[in-house]
Amino acid sequence: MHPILEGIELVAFDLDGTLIDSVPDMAIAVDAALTELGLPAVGRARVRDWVGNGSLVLMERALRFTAQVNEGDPGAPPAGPLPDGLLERAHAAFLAHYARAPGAHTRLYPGVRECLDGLRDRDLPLALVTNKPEAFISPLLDDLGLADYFSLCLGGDSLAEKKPHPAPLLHVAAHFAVSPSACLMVGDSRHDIAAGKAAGFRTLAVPYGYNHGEPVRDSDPDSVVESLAELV
Ligand SMILES: O=C(O)COP(=O)(O)O
Ligand SMILES: [Mg+2]
Repeated sequence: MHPILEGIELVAFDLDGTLIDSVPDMAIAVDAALTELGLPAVGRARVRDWVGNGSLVLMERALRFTAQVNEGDPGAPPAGPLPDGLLERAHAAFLAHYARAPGAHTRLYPGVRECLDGLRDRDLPLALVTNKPEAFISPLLDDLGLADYFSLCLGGDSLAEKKPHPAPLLHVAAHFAVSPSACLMVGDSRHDIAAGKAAGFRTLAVPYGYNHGEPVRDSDPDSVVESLAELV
């Protein structure tokens, strides 16, 4: 057992970039939404750096990027409001495209199932706290065979606040009546580590996911593992 689990009574996992490599399907949906609006596609590598604050912010980043491309000045700061209604239309288009097949090209990272099995064998309650819209959680967990592991799942729109706000993590701790100091947050991005610290959780990072192109170690998690299998 990894030393970070000492005294831990509840583990909360991030989803995108931690348990599942979901950017291939998100990028397909982003590009389909942009194309529908007559805008240029952006591709998987860029989408990878924009994931982390939920689908609305993802589409806002994509729109601001394409606006810069259209103006022919990729170095220009993303200034000013977007045209009226554009973000709402782009977001609705993204949700519709993503809903068609959110798990088609999405895969579990190595070590995830061993980790979840090992924690379940120890009778640790497991929760999922993602910034992804809640509607996509069940279809993805079903597709990937993860549906039975989590006693509570929260999406980015489940509560009034999302990560890096501590509210979703505090909600999970309260739901299971576990003190935050006996909870562990596992994630791939600075938003997970910031939320975990603000909630008083212990924090564990994985370095292989999405963190806006920055090393997640910069957020000073309590520990880092290359594979979640190391936890158990
Ligand atoms: O969808 C996102 O923006 C991020 O999702 P995550 O919180 O599961 O990493
Ligand atoms: Mg993540």
